[in-house]
Amino acid sequence: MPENQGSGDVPDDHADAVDGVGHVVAVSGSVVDIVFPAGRLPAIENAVEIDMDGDRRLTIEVQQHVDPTRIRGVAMQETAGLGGGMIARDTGSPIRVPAGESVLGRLLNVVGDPIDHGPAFAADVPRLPIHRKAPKIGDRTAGRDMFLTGIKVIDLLAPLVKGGKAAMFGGAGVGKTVLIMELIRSTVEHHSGISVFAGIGERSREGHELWQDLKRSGVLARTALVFGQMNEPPGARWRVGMSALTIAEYFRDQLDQNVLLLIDNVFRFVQAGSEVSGLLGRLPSRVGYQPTLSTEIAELQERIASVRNASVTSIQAVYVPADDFTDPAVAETFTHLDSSIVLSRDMAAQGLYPAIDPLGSSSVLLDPSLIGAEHYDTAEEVRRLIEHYRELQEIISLLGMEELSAADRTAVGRARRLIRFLTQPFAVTAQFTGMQGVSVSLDDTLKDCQAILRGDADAMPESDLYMIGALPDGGVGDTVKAAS
Ligand SMILES: Nc1ncnc2c1ncn2[C@@H]1O[C@H](COP(=O)(O)OP(=O)(O)OP(=O)(O)O)[C@@H](O)[C@H]1O
Repeated sequence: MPENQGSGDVPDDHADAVDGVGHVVAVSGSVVDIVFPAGRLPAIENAVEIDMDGDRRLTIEVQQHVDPTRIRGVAMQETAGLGGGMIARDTGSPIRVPAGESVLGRLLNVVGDPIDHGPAFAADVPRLPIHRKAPKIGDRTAGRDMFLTGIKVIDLLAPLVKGGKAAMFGGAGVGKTVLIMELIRSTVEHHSGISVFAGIGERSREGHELWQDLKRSGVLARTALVFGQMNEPPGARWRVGMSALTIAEYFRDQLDQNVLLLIDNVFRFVQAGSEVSGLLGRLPSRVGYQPTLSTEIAELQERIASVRNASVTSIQAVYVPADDFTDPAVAETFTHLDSSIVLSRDMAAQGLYPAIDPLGSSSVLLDPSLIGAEHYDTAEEVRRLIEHYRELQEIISLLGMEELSAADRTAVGRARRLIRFLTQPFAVTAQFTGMQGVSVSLDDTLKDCQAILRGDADAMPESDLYMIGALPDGGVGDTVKAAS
């Protein structure tokens, strides 16, 4: 028993507090104050549990030591029904989530409880704390191989790195979720390892659709899903990424498995952190964000790392508030990535899906010594031509095409054909577009882009290049013949 129990430091009504057991003294929304015996406060980031009515259990993560007997924490679940005097137990560790084979095919929440109406996890399932250190710099490996997606514009201009981090950036409604779902469809099925999906702060309906989708396509048995969606309190949205990451790390570190980690949406993690910071009364810094913005993003991103025996390839969606790419949360996320895929509202408005900006998107792999001269040169030429077209667009809108030189007119025609060729029908949108999804090999993408750059498709109507897979061989051949 603590020596100072019942002393002036501990309020009389908590005189019965024992080591590791405290009492709730204040509840304000998601923020909960709990008094413990002096000198026995749970450590920062420890999980404190409170048994509620029925079998409901509330988990509070300790954020502050307010004074020697009082902690302030953030609830991972709704605090309705929580009142002063209720007993809280320090678990002696951060939130621990189940890991290993048993979580495959399952849908979990931030604290690792199943939310798929399936059975509870057995007591012998390994559990790991969600707060862990990133692998040491010396233990990390930098991937240099391409992670092919079958999506022309990505594989050509912003190739993903096997064992690297990629993100899709975009404002509201430009196609982030559609793209990440398509990537799940195209990569999870071909990926031999394990997939972990973190649903952060997005619509829960989309999450459940994904679950059904994975089940139908037979890959659910190799996938774990962890959700803290928009209807959940900020604490859950803030920590659920860590929970998913911990599961991914277990497969990487204990089972030497390659993991594909998908996160939708990483901006919601930052936003939840900002809400928590506000609830705790911390003064905001840049544009209303929490003062700890960079460290919070780094803590999550640096843990997403590949090590010698196994890789973690991550694909993230990043919401860009008000289409402002200078937003600190967005700008900070950019710095951690190997591939950045930028979605453009302008292209989405023109129906050029996937609305990936060929000039704004980039990858560390775009280096001739890594992907070879042919791929590099084709990508550069495609970019140059589209850039030139964008420069000419102003002149065209002011003076019309007639004022352009013959060479520029040809360039405009080819750029417009390339831009259309880089659209692609997706399997996940087949239901509402009525177009079958297609996957295109990198070889075909390169060959076809080179053909368009050379002018082989000059006589083809632009619309024939829109929403197709590879160029129809006969089509270009015939066109070339017709033109000659
Ligand atoms: N590749 C695509 N092909 C056809 N239509 C698309 C495509 N991508 C997006 N769309 C259209 O744009 C809409 C919005 O896409 P999506 O929900 O992916 O956007 P988002 O960026 O995730 O939006 P939010 O930020 O609101 O979640 C889709 O419902 C669809 O109509």
